[in-house]
Amino acid sequence: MKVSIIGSGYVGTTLAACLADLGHTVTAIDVDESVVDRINAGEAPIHEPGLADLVAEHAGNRLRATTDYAAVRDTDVTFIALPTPSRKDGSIDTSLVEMGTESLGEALREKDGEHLVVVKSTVVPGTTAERVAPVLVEASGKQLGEGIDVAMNPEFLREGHAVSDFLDPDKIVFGAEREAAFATLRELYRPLTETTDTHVVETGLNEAEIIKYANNAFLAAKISLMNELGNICKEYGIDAYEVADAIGLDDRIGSQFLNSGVGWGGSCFPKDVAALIAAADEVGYDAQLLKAAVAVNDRQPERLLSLLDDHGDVAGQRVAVLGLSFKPGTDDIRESRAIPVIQGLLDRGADVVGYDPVAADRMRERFPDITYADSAAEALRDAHGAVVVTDWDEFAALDEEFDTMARPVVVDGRHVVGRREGLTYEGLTW
Ligand SMILES: NC(=O)c1ccc[n+]([C@@H]2O[C@H](COP(=O)([O-])OP(=O)(O)OC[C@H]3O[C@@H](n4cnc5c(N)ncnc54)[C@H](O)[C@@H]3O)[C@@H](O)[C@H]2O)c1
Ligand SMILES: O=c1ccn([C@@H]2O[C@H](COP(=O)(O)OP(=O)(O)O[C@H]3O[C@H](CO)[C@@H](O)[C@H](O)[C@H]3O)[C@@H](O)[C@H]2O)c(=O)[nH]1
Repeated sequence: MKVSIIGSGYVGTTLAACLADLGHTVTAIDVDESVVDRINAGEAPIHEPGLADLVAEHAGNRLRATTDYAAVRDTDVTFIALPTPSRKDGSIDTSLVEMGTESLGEALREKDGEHLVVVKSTVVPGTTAERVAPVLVEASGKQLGEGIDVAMNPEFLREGHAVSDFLDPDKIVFGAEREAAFATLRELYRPLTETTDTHVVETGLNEAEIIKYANNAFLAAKISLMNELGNICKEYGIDAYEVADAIGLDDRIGSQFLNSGVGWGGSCFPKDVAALIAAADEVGYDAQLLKAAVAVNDRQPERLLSLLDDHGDVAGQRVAVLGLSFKPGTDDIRESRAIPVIQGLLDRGADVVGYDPVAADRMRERFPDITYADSAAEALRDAHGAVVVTDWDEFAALDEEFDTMARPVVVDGRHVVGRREGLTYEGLTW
């Protein structure tokens, strides 16, 4: 099929490269010329394992990029993969999605034949039907079900595993109102559904929208619950990881997402939980448990720092922050727990030195005045303490590097560093 994708960020580029890999002809549309140029040059505009290879393989062949919305006219399906950022009150800002839809609709005015518009962005219930569809109808001059239609297909990929998650998902969710839209989506995903045992869920637009939020809210709340249990364990001197291993054996609980520590960050969990709380508020429901999940998450960075405080004042002292990205495998620092951790150390007057294998440049934009080391060893040298914020594998291999610290104290927020003689080691929940 011929597919166009509006927005070439984490989701859009992954979708574009993977659909091209599945045999479709894909046009990526983005307002950022540098993103378009990179894709056309066969480079991935973001750091994501396996993505660069796919873009390099298909660019100039089944994959091309442009800033020109007119390109949608030569395609059968358009995905909208535009950002839906948080407003101050937590609710989502759909203005980029609406602007993109308007440009898309105007371009489709001159198209003959059927066209399906699929919302890939994460949006609260009612957005596709009540915001996207009316803008599309108005801008295109066409009626739903008569030449144009809308569908909702939420994305569940994790950063750092985007390509493998997309090509081998647990489930694919199609939300639509008319059979023709479902048929197009089935056809589009057929190369994937025929070769994997993924489940396909076919449902309504609102249901597809909330399934995405329910998924993320459940996972975020699961981590917060484990963090709450972990904090209690720590007070009793109990290792929460031993407890997690045991409860994870219960199939009803499951062993995944039980890693307690400094909490959840990233571009999705914080934004999506806040959006669901705000959406619930809007319809008169007070989402107490979700609010508590956020409160527990917000508390973890300060708990980490208070464990460091227990070993002495850090004012005027060099302190290493190991890991800056919100999780390993990505250079994304959005809502990274490293941000409140660095801020907390600066508030204490510490001389902060950060290290991350890939995310330092991005953190430099946020905190230009702290020091950035080229290696964990360099960050640890002469430090009067270190905190671990991201579970990069290389931190597990650290050993003699701790001997170079002025005061060898490590507070581990991710259960990754090994205990060793001569090192004062504190686990956040163990
Ligand atoms: N990042 C993830 O892991 C992830 C996973 C699932 C769902 N989502 C959701 O997918 C959506 C997109 O997220 P993302 O992380 O890919 O965003 P992103 O910020 O990485 O990328 C968005 C892209 O859209 C482009 N853009 C902005 N306005 C445009 C316009 N009017 N026309 C064309 N291009 C435009 C930007 O230049 C950018 O390249 C969000 O709703 C997000 O919540 C994200
Ligand atoms: O046991 C765990 C698992 C994760 N995390 C943290 O939780 C955050 C999110 O991790 P992860 O879910 O792996 O990353 P994302 O790329 O943000 O993916 C989530 O958000 C995406 C965007 O909506 C969804 O598509 C994915 O399904 C969903 O897992 C990170 O800060 C992790 O460090 C923990 O603290 N403990």
